Amino acid sequence: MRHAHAVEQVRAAEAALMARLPEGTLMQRAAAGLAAVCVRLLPRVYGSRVLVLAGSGDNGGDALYAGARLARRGASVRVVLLTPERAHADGLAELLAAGGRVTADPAEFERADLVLDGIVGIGGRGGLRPAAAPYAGMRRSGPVVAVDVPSGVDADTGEVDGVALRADVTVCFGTYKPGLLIDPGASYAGVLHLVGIGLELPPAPVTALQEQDVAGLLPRPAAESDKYRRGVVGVAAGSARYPGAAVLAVAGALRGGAGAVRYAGTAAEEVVRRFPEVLVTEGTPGGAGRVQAWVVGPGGGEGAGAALAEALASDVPVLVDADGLTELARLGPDALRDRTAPTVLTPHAGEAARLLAGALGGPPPPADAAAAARLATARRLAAAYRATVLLKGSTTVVADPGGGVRVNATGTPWLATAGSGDVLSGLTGSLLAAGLAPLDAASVGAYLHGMAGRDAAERRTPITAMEVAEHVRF
Ligand SMILES: NC(=O)C1=CN([C@@H]2O[C@H](COP(=O)(O)OP(=O)(O)OC[C@H]3O[C@@H](n4cnc5c(N)ncnc54)[C@H](OP(=O)(O)O)[C@@H]3O)[C@@H](O)[C@H]2O)[C@@H](O)CC1
Ligand SMILES: Nc1ncnc2c1ncn2[C@@H]1O[C@H](COP(=O)(O)OP(=O)(O)O)[C@@H](O)[C@H]1O
Ligand SMILES: [K+]
Repeated sequence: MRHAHAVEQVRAAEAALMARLPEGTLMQRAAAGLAAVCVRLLPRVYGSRVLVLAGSGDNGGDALYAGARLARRGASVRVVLLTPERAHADGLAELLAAGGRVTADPAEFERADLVLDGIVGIGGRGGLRPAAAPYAGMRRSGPVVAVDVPSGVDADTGEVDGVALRADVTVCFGTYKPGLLIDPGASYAGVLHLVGIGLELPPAPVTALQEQDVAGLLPRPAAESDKYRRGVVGVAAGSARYPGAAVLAVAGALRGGAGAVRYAGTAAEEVVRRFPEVLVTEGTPGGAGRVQAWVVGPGGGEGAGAALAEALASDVPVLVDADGLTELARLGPDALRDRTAPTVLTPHAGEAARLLAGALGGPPPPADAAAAARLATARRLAAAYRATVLLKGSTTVVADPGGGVRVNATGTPWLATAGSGDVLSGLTGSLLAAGLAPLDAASVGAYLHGMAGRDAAERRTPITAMEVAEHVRF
């Protein structure tokens, strides 16, 4: 599991640790870890050109001390001081003593074999300031290493106000920061290296499942399993206009580990022709028989409202997607008030904007704004609807009404293809039916879906939604 802590938590842990250690210890630990990563990135340190971009805070201090370490190993180190009159004095003195030189020549950015971005870290506020902003637009071929956070990325949210430096590698200290795991910030961070500095941290508010975490959560049949004990997932999707959405949601549901899939809706014939193993009825969820979770809404068209109402009236977990979300946005959070079992909502940014408007009144905010502030959007929706919210996109953010957040980055932009969301909702519903808790089902679903997209894209691009379903594997 990757754990990401809020800046406030990092500051508190830092203060507690610093009180017990000689001054400067933490910064030296950070600088040593940072320099070690740079050494691995350079073909050879001796004779290489390194440019340090140093802001006026401790982030600049880390970069200056790391620069000094590289200079002592024979690198030619230049430093641009973004605020010369307020540079980190001790760090600068150490770099100069090691042979580093101050420069004001922006052309060094391109010339250097490696650039260290120490402009601003967790102390950043607002967009990059004018002295720093031009570096965000400059291109170079060698690596840019961000110190703790790419400058310009909000460490807590991943939001970028204006421009940010694009890093190939980010070396972060003590813990991951949410902004390194969530787009747009994550896309500026490159490969992440975590350097331990001894912080004692509380439970992380934001986590990201890794392969072994997912393996531990996947529902696998045991010796005593039968199809009912493995869970039955109900899919109420598709319509005369969009029968394909039913087929795709069922394809996802068949791959999520439930023992059986029931389908209820007007596309019953199409579904059973493609998947003879599915139990189908042309009716609505209310008359479809017992299931352990419902998936409602993909391609639901005009029928989505009735299917949604019947599924929500059940006492099992319900996943609402697509046309079901449009209907829910119209009804607002009151529609979920009497539910006794969990509800999972899987909006893309546009649907999220409509759901927000449904909860808070007023016109929907632009979908772009909902995507740019994805952590805040997912959290607000989870709180307003008291549901687990899986916000789709380049990083998927899953927010629980209890406050927990999981992020997932296993996807590929090739997943932005019609119908791939239908596969995800079927897959995640199947995990719910198999007994996973909503936060686990949604984050494991996003993980598997993303991996399936990548695997499919490795074989052939572009990929289709059905290929995504076919590539899901435990
Ligand atoms: N916490 C830990 O455990 C450890 C933390 N460590 C390190 O300390 C870093 C945090 O250092 P920090 O607190 O000094 O803040 P930092 O990120 O340097 O920024 C403040 C400076 O930036 C400026 N500035 C602000 N916004 C800006 C903008 N948009 N664009 C441009 N400039 C902007 C701001 O200026 P001011 O507002 O004062 O005018 C101020 O001078 C952390 O990321 C890690 O690297 C490690 O050494 C070891 C353990
Ligand atoms: N740029 C991207 N990078 C990674 N995954 C993406 C990207 N864009 C979309 N996706 C994923 O593709 C799927 C698209 O779902 P959705 O928007 O509901 O499509 P549809 O409604 O056509 O099925 C989601 O799982 C989403 O997270
Ligand atoms: K930085």
